[in-house]
Amino acid sequence: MKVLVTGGAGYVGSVVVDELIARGDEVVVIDNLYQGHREAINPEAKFAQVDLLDAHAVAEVFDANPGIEAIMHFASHTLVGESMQRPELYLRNNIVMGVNLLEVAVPRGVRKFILSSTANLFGNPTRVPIDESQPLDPGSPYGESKLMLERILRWYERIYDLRYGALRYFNAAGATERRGEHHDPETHIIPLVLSVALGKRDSFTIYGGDYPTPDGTCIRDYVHVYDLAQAHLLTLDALKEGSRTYNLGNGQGFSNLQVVEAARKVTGHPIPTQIGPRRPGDPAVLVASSEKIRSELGWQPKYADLESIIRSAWEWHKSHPSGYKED
Ligand SMILES: NC(=O)c1ccc[n+]([C@@H]2O[C@H](COP(=O)([O-])OP(=O)(O)OC[C@H]3O[C@@H](n4cnc5c(N)ncnc54)[C@H](O)[C@@H]3O)[C@@H](O)[C@H]2O)c1
Ligand SMILES: O=c1ccn([C@@H]2O[C@H](COP(=O)(O)OP(=O)(O)O[C@H]3O[C@H](CO)[C@H](O)[C@H](O)[C@H]3O)[C@@H](O)[C@H]2O)c(=O)[nH]1
Repeated sequence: MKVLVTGGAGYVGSVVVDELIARGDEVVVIDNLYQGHREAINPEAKFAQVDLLDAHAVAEVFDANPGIEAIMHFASHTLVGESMQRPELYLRNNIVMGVNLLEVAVPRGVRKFILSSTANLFGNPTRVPIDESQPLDPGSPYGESKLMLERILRWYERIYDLRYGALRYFNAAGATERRGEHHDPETHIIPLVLSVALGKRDSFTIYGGDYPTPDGTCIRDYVHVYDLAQAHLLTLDALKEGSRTYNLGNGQGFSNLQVVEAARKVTGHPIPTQIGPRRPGDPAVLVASSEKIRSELGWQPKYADLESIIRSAWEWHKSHPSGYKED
């Protein structure tokens, strides 16, 4: 199958591109390298450095690559905290990127679409673990932009018979041998904690120690990027039977203090840590129920425990101390 992957130079997208190519699919990547890295793109993929806000340029990519059957849409502004400071980036850009893509792709015959959605759709949930039936009440403009895209996909399904998968990841983490997490600036907990162990930062600050959780710090559900990639492949194959929406996590929550503790074990470094103020937009607890994709598609995460997820990230950061940049 020929698949267009937007954001294929980014963290999750680059791993999915590798897995698609490994199983014999043909891949075209669109990325404007706003956060992604050219070095992260599998050399067997075709690459177009294009901004999805530019519909004309997106159309040119389709016209130069006839026969694209499916889209996996990773490209996005992705930060909950930033979206509380700069909502317009999210409420405009994320939505326009998705709409441009649909307006170009659907008239050219694409009928399969997978969206990277998010746990942030659930805001501050009242029940955990969170399954797909829980109320949607986004916790930030970022989450709102993803909910709007999910709803837009529903209309495209009704009107154009587009089959879509909405995959609501909880916290993507870990690395494969070839690909790891490198954002600039980095804001995610695991790479930041590991950068202290690598000697690149002196200490780590936890945002908030007064949440209603056992140790007062936020709880998240970490899911390995390799396992996310497998969920994408399974979902893509299942779209012929209809659209689907899945929550993707391991079903186990870890507090920010527990993440630091696990990283201390993996790295053998003391990782000095202090508690700072809360970060606006952060829900206290997010833990997924992924029973639906497990039972419907047989998804079985390979990395179910936090230490093995952090260990894989640690291996990558040790071998790429400056990420994708040359040292
Ligand atoms: N990382 C997580 O924990 C997590 C959790 C839930 C959902 N998600 C979603 O998964 C997707 C991938 O996340 P990630 O962590 O890999 O992010 P990332 O920032 O590493 O990758 C996103 C990619 O999109 C590209 N991009 C951004 N704006 C673009 C534009 N206008 N045109 C073309 N390309 C553009 C960036 O250059 C980058 O390579 C995102 O949609 C994100 O919202 C991520
Ligand atoms: O320096 C830091 C950075 C993060 N954290 C904490 O670590 C936890 C995880 O934060 P991340 O920034 O690593 O990830 P988020 O939970 O904010 O967000 C991730 O998961 C979300 C879904 O829940 C989104 O989809 C988003 O794209 C993705 O980045 C949060 O409690 C956050 O407050 C800190 O304490 N200190």
